[in-house]
Amino acid sequence: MTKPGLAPRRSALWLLGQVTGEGRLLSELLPRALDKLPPEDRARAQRLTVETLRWADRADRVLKPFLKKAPNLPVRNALRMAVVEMAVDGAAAHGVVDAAVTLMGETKKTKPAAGLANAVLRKVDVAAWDRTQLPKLPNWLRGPLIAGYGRRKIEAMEAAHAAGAPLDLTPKDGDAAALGARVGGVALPTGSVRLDSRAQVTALPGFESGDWWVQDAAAATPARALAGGLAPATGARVLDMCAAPGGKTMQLAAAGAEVTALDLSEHRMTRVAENLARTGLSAKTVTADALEWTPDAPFDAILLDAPCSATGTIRRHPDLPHARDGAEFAGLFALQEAMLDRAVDWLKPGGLLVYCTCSLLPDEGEVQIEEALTRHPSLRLETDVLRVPGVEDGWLCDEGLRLTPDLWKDRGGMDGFFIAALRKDA
Ligand SMILES: C[S@@+](CC[C@H](N)C(=O)[O-])C[C@H]1O[C@@H](n2cnc3c(N)ncnc32)[C@H](O)[C@@H]1O
Repeated sequence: MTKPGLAPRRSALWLLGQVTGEGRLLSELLPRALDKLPPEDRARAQRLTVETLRWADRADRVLKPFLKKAPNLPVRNALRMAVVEMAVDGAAAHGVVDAAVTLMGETKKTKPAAGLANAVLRKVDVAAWDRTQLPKLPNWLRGPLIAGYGRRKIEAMEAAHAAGAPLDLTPKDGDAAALGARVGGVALPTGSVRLDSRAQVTALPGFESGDWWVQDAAAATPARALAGGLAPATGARVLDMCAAPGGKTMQLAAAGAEVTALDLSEHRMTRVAENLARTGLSAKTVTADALEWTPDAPFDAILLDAPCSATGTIRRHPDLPHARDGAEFAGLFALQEAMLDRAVDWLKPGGLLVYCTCSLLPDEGEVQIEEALTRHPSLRLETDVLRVPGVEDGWLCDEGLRLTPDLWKDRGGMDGFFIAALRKDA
């Protein structure tokens, strides 16, 4: 029989190897990678993986004085995980060390270092954890972000990444106060409801009946702005150009728009269909490449939530900086540009375009809009559309709305997003 607690740690180590060694994202790996584990172990494996990735940089610093040379990646991951278990979870050292050494004995790459791990983990100064600096972003991302925002702002974002993310819900009927009271959450100024991240989503009242959906407060802002800018949204023909898994489609449909939800990914489009079915909302769904598809008629409004680096979501996806290296940036910038050009073509004269990305990189936000305005003289910025309730003036920039994870620090932060509203000449 295997020792208790070994199975989730084994799975977590495998996941850590996939992310840090193979560049795979947890969103691709989960939940399939853990489906052989019972639910409790699955949750533990996932939490261990996520927290080890979030704190890896700090764990490395705590370990460094005890290591003569950098160990190979599988060994480093095992050591990191053990340190995080002791320092973050407060787990007893003997159990953690025992488990780490047993697991390291199981694979060729880690077995030779099992003795070293035993010695290091027994000596490591867990009390140094709190005195060690917060995890920094990797240089490939930190560099361009410091160039865009300055060092102090990036340090504030890194602190927000370390703090993690709460759970936000969007109420279908728009009544955040009522939903907050029902689920035991807090109504946010922008109309979302915030709960502790440990809340179990499917057990919350109103899940089965589809009275709300999970959506970060920042991610809920673009569709809220678009619906407000339509006035009235009822019956307006709206294209959600990159729709899956459908958070913004549901917002637009709930506002009364006639929504066409388009996305390239067949797999992700099934999530849109499931979400619409659960919430009882309707939209026309189209699985197609936005660069090849042609609509029957132009739209009153288009929401373009373009594929991007997703660097605004690191606080909830700490695997991202470990799995990526920035090599994909140039391709994403080009795709965003091509999609913006398509969207402008498909808009009626006088139509409204809301462009957004969950990215912190100005190249995927402010710069895209500056360049789109140069390429399309028919477009005008319509900043007033972005002044939805709860949005603070300080968040507005020349090209739109710049949201960063360090905002709302005392409320638990928000995802990083860029949002712009553009009107096509009538
Ligand atoms: C940021 S996500 C969209 C999130 C979604 N708007 C929501 O709020 O739930 C970007 C989406 O773009 C889709 N995508 C990527 N390339 C595409 C293309 N060429 N045409 C259409 N959709 C594409 C991806 O499949 C992904 O679902």
